[in-house]
Order: sequence, then structure tokens, then C-alpha cells
Amino acid sequence: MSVLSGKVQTVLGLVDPDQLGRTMTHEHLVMSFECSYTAPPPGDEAVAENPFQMQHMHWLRQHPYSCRENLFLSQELSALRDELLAYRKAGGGTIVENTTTGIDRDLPALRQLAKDTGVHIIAGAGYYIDCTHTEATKKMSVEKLTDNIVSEVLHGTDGTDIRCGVIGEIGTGWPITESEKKVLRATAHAQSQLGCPVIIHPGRDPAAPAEIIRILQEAGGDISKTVMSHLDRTIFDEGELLEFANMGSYLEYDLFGTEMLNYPFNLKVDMPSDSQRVRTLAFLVKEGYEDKVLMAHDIHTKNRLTKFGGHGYSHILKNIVPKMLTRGITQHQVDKILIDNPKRWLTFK
Ligand SMILES: CC(=O)NCCS(=O)(=O)O
Repeated sequence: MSVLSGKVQTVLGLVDPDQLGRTMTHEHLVMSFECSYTAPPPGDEAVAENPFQMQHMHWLRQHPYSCRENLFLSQELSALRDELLAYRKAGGGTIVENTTTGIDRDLPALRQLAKDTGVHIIAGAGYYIDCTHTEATKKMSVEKLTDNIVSEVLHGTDGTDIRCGVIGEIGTGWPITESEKKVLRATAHAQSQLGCPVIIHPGRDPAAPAEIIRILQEAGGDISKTVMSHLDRTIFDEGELLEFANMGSYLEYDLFGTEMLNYPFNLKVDMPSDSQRVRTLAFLVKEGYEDKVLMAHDIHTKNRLTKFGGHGYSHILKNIVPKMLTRGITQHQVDKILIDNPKRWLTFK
């Protein structure tokens, strides 16, 4: 038993799990996504230079990663404060902030946002995908990586005493690199020491989630306390989805609000619509996975903020939940997905 057992760790300290309320388990508030910049389609360079105008909003939704300015959520603290106040008003209680080392985590800013708005914010420990690993990170042993992650949870990080309450999002690509495999093993070792929640960003291939679970399992991770993110753009076949669900992790649909015809990170992928996401959730609930499903928006670009005409952090609560209720998911099941499942996942063993 540690001092963390039975508690949830927010950027303002430990809280009782019952205090969390409705929880988005995969968001970003303060981050930079510069690592994922992709050049605009030929001919669109001028729009990409100056996109924050009404007439360019559709372009920005279709090409969010092709405008550098769009990749710096960290520049929008005042808008983020307004977003969180609106989220509370819409019935939200908690946000898991998945920004890890490599995409510019800013813990003091998260603490200030939590103080200003009353929303519980839980910060993420660990490392994002390979291309953001420094040379020093790549050279670290699994033991050293484990110690770093454990310390981020127990003592705080980035020169602060602000402690992380989950490990992740831990980034992986496809195929998974050697450096990412080391981080996954360190994640499992840290989790087995701490009894803490873990959340994973898989590569964009249907085989990636299962491969990650195998690596974590072999290293002693607790799959029942692990979330597999971004399933909406990763597994499309219902049979494969059920096979993966059977491995025992939480199943996260976290790109609600994302609308994109050509997904630049894998052009073979057809990004689903919100209606298709709801249909998949209804399928998983029907198949008996209502205790495993989680939801979020994974906001990581500016155009998705309401300030810029985006859907904001309250989209699920305001628009998606009513739709779920018309598609065979009961209010009791919605409460499981938004309250009970996050609470169980986030509570330290
Ligand atoms: C911040 C982050 O990693 N978001 C995931 C974007 S993706 O397109 O689903 O990989």
C-alpha cells in the first residue's frame, strides 16, 4: 500500500475518486505538435500561411497539420481557460492531459488552469513517439527510463514538484522502434511499482495495439489498468476489434470532433465521422464491453478550440451524448463510459 493507493493524482494533489465526475480521458491543453507538421498540398501554400479567417476554416479542418501556427495550443491559455469553464458548465469534471516529454508539457500552466477553473487536471508522465526522443533518451537503459517515469509520478517533473497522475500518452509508431520498445517496457515496470494508470498512443496499423499489449504484458504491465487510445483511426474490422477487446485493456475512442477526408499520417485510413464512432461504441456496448469503453476529443490543434470555430472540449457532453442515447446506449451506460470507467482506471491500486 502506498500513499497513492485508492486516490487519483491531479496537478493540484491527491483527490478522492468520487470527486472526478465526467471525465475526458484523452485531451491536450498545453502542448506543441510541431513534430507532426506536414507540408500543405501543392497550391495551398498561401492559405497555410494565413489560415485563421472564416473563409479558411474548412481548409484548416481538412489540413490541420499543414499550418505551423495551428500546432501550438500552448499559445492559447486564455482560450483554454474559457474552454474549461464552459466544460464545467456543460457538466464536465475532469480532464486527463496526455502531453508527455517530446510535445512540450507545461505543468505550471496546467496547475494554473486547474486553479482558475475548478476542473481536475491529471498530467501524463513518460515519452511521446520516437522522433521526439532526444539522443540522451534513446541511449537510456530501461532501468533509467523506469526511474525517470516513477519520479515524475512520485516527486514531480520539469523542474517542478507537480506530479503526474498517469503514465502516457506513451507514443509508438508502426513498426515500433527499439527506443519506443524500451519506453514501453519502462512503462510496464513503473506501472508494476506504482499501481498506476497507463495510456498508450499506438501506431497507425491495425496490428499495433495488440503488439503493444504483448510487449507490456511480457514486461509485467497491468493490462486491466491500461488504455489503448485512438482506436477510431486504428482498428476498423469488427472481428479484429473484438479480438483486441478480448485482450483486456480499456478501449478509447478519442478523436470525436475530428473531420478529415485525407488523413495525412496514413492515407489508407478513412477517418470515421462522429456518427460512425457512436455506432462503434454502440457495437462494443452490445458486445458486453460497456465497462471498458472511454471517450475523448484529443484536442491537439488550435482550430478545434471554440475560439476558432471548432467543437471545443464540451462537444461530447453537449452533442455526442444525446446522439448516443438515440442509438441504443442507455444513460446508465453513458455514465459508466464517462464517469465509472475513468474513475476505476485513474485510481491507484
Ligand atoms: C497528440 C496526438 O498524438 N494525437 C493523435 C493524433 S492521431 O492522428 O490519432 O495519431
